[in-house]
Amino acid sequence: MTSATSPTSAASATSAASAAEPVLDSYRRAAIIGGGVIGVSWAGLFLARGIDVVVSDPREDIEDLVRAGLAGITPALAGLGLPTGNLTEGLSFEADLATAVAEADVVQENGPERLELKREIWRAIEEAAPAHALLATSTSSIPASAIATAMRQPARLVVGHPFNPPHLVPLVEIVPGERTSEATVERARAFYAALGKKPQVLRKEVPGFVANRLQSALFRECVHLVAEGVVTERELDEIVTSSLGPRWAVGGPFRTFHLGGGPGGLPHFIEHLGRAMETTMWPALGDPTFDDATVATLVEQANEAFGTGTVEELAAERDRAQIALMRALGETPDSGGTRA
Ligand SMILES: NC(=O)C1=CN([C@@H]2O[C@H](COP(=O)(O)OP(=O)(O)OC[C@H]3O[C@@H](n4cnc5c(N)ncnc54)[C@H](O)[C@@H]3O)[C@@H](O)[C@H]2O)C=CC1
Ligand SMILES: O=C(O)[C@@H](O)C(=O)[C@H](O)[C@@H](O)CO
Repeated sequence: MTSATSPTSAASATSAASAAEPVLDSYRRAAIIGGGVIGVSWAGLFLARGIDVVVSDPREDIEDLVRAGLAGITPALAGLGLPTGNLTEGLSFEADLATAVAEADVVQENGPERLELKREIWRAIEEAAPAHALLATSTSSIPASAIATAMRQPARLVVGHPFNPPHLVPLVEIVPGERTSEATVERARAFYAALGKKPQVLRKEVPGFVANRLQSALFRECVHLVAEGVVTERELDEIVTSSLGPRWAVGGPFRTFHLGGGPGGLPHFIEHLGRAMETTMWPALGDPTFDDATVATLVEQANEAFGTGTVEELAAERDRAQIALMRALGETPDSGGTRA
């Protein structure tokens, strides 16, 4: 299925694509280490951008899993205006990590979120990857400084943390480790931007980076409110998608509260509402744990709320809505990044 694009959006897609070409010309082959949820999504985006992909993963059924996953996201890639005919022509599989990275121009690692395993994987990648290859980890929270302790050249490793699914959600948090070189950071920024992503380079390395820390803070209160019986999961999700979701899709928390302060802007907001937030709301926030009772409640309500469809069906529904929103905001590659 290919998406219908208007002449103007096709023209802007061409202009955006041509701007990306010089950068992506240096990336003919990517090694995807770990072909799970994130690895498949990165693989689909890389392939749709004309980069050959070799997937390395010890699972015996990885080829079937990855090919099925790519088939599932092909409509979303087409919906973004990306070419998907013969998408898997440049796809290959190589269980041996050293062989997989030997001719890679970029290595995107998506292995399990376990520090010792990532250290082991990166020691092996560094030994076998070409000296020019861009080396990035998708880790959700582990600082590159912690992973690179076993590397001979820690200057080469950078966090390129995507938001699930990477083929759709624009953000990539680029988080340099203490010894990551500025050249590596700039190469990563240019690479992800050329893919049509929205890279943000963090100024300081903190565990969990920024987006996940924000998401974790909000999710902790979500868990608290459901565990306390204030709302169900379905009700909480509807509250978020009919308030914070659409609001923060067009303006972040600070812009939102600056406008909430009216003519007085953020200074007025802080005096008028911020201090009350500090003295009454913040101390009242929950401190839940994933104890057995809480987990049982969360799982039971997730089954009630989301159990009717398969994960694949729910993901396809998510992708369709996400693309419609991104297109409305001028965030799709074929809109040429027209967002203000
Ligand atoms: N799932 C999510 O929402 C997001 C996850 N991430 C990060 O991406 C990374 C991957 O996460 P997921 O794709 O969700 O995990 P996943 O569990 O879906 O996939 C991990 C894959 O790594 C493979 N693997 C295990 N040992 C390996 C090895 N030695 N070499 C190569 N592959 C190996 C597994 O077979 C599996 O296919 C993690 O670091 C995670 O924190 C980042 C953003 C979002
Ligand atoms: O939410 C996302 O897609 C990412 O920010 C993640 O890293 C994962 O969801 C998970 O690790 C949240 O901590």
